[in-house]
Amino acid sequence: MEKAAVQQDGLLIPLIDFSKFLNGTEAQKLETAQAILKGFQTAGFIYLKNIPITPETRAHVFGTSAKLFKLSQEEKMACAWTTPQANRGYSEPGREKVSLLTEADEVEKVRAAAPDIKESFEIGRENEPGHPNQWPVEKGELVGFKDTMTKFFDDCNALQVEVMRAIAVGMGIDPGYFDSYVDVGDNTLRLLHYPAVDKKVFQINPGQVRAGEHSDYGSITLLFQDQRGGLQVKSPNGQFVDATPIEDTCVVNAGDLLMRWSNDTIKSTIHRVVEPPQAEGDVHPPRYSIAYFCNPNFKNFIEAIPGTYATEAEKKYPGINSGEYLVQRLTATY
Ligand SMILES: O=C(O)CCC(=O)C(=O)O
Ligand SMILES: [Fe+2]
Repeated sequence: MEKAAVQQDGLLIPLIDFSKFLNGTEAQKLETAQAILKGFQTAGFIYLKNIPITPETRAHVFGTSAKLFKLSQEEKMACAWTTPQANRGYSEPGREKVSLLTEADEVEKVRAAAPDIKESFEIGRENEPGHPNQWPVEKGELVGFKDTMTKFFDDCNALQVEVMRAIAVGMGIDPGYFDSYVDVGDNTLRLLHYPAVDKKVFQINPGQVRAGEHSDYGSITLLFQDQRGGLQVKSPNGQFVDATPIEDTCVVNAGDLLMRWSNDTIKSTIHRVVEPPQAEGDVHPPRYSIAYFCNPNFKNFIEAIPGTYATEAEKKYPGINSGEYLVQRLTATY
């Protein structure tokens, strides 16, 4: 069987070779699909290796993301995030650069607010009526940005369709059961930048994190992290456990709507990003990650998946429209 990517405090996150689902024998396909489903049912998280997104593509997309975040604040704010319905554009860090952190009242503000130290840029499906993407002006280093990101969006979309097929195979239902629920691509590509930050910030406020604890909202999230570390997943015993980066793997986690859809047989597990301990220097270096949040088609009605309940009375939730569910959740956070 596969190795564990993470095994600590009752949390076992499997490391799964996805090429065996895509290109393996029937027996390998089934075994891989079952391992994927089991990972979602127990940890809520899996790591996939040998996915169709190449290391070269991944490096190129990370490089392009870094170029975006190097733009001036003014240029980034020209693409500002607007509404939960659109869910596209740039979100600025919760506070000013920490190099300004000299005045006592500034320090006090940090202590009081402890905002996440991160900035992000969200990209949705192209051609969604009424919700254009907030593309930055393509000049200098940013030439090709839209092309790179829309291609990556489509690559991730193709991958998530396959992961949903694996879940269906694991459940023993029609392998294409989810296809008509996930074919529109109502997903969000989120570029994340956790800027370099003075160590003092973390000393002043021991509760300071990079991204506060949360669960994701949708069906599944594909998460690409760099080698910095900091992602932590809550174990069944309530401890946060490091989900250490493994090169060229993609972390995949189930979201709240998939948990609901699966009648709570799949887990949407709480996670966060902290600053990993570091001995050298006064400054924590930056971290980059890319999350691809997948949702069932916004127009679809989501009711318990066949096989996740024996009788009507065992259905834990009423059906809900996917798009309405997501907008409700986003409205509560922004
Ligand atoms: O940056 C990361 O590694 C995780 C980000 C995350 O969990 C999120 O944006 O939902
Ligand atoms: Fe998340």
